[in-house]
Amino acid sequence: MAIIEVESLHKRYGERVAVQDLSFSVEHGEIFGVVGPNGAGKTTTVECITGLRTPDGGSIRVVGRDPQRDGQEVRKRVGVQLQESQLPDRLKVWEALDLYASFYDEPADWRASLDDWGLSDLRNSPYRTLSGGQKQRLAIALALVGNPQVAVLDELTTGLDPQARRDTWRLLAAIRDRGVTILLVTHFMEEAEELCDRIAVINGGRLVALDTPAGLVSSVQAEQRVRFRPSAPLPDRLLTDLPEVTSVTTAGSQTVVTGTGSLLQAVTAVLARHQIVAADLRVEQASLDDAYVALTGRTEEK
Ligand SMILES: Nc1ncnc2c1ncn2[C@@H]1O[C@H](COP(=O)(O)OP(=O)(O)OP(=O)(O)O)[C@@H](O)[C@H]1O
Repeated sequence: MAIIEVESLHKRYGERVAVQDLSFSVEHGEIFGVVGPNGAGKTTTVECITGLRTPDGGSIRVVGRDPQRDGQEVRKRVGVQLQESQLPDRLKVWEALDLYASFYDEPADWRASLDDWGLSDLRNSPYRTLSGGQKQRLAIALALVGNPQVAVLDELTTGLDPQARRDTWRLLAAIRDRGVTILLVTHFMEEAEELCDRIAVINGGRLVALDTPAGLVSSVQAEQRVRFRPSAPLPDRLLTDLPEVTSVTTAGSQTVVTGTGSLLQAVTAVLARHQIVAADLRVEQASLDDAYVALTGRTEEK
């Protein structure tokens, strides 16, 4: 069942078209990723979904309601963590959580979320004294304190160190397992690949692809690479004759074979036939990064 439905969304700022004819739906209980280069229209889209911006055209339904007409109902069911959340400087961490919890009919126990998000030791710290990563964690905790059906998280882990980012992934997967639908905007392909059930790729305000991470990867004709150091000289021809192989290069003692299909099996079968041992054998498959670059023409952060 779709919990978010976006149909033919259009949004412009003056002359600048931010989103054009964008349609997708998010199923109940999935982590749905939105990726795309800077300025692609991701934030505009999630702001329209959460009722913070008024679309110029198209229709949006969130938990069956129109975020413009039924804003209050939507806000009760949707937790939002947007880029650059700001809170009053002197507000303490526990006060922020207590305040946000008071907006909802059935909030989560914010004391437990202090633990979940590693904020227990900071409960009495004023907002202004928090580091970027700590502010980020508080923003996520605030987005979830209302026990929402849907959580909208925009650039969730930007500014977090690698360990905190992985901790956040684990918590998000646990939140999804509790039945919360998550709409996640991210620039990190590793994060999208690890967490998302499906991913929408947006470029220039339009949807350019929508699939599972594996589906996106297999949709691009990316080549595989097999690298190894052969134990004896290996004439290129033995490999270039294989239908799976597109090129063979040698750099120092290392041979790099690129190709498609069952490349690894084909190469290792030839090596075995000639009693050559492949040391330091590595296979590089196409990744979500490759798919993203093919779909948008850009590279992203790692
Ligand atoms: N308030 C605004 N006024 C004018 N133009 C805006 C405004 N907000 C966004 N834009 C423009 O709309 C387009 C889409 O911006 P948006 O912030 O939705 O992109 P994004 O994909 O979220 O980018 P990023 O990855 O940098 O956050 C951009 O060209 C941006 O410059």
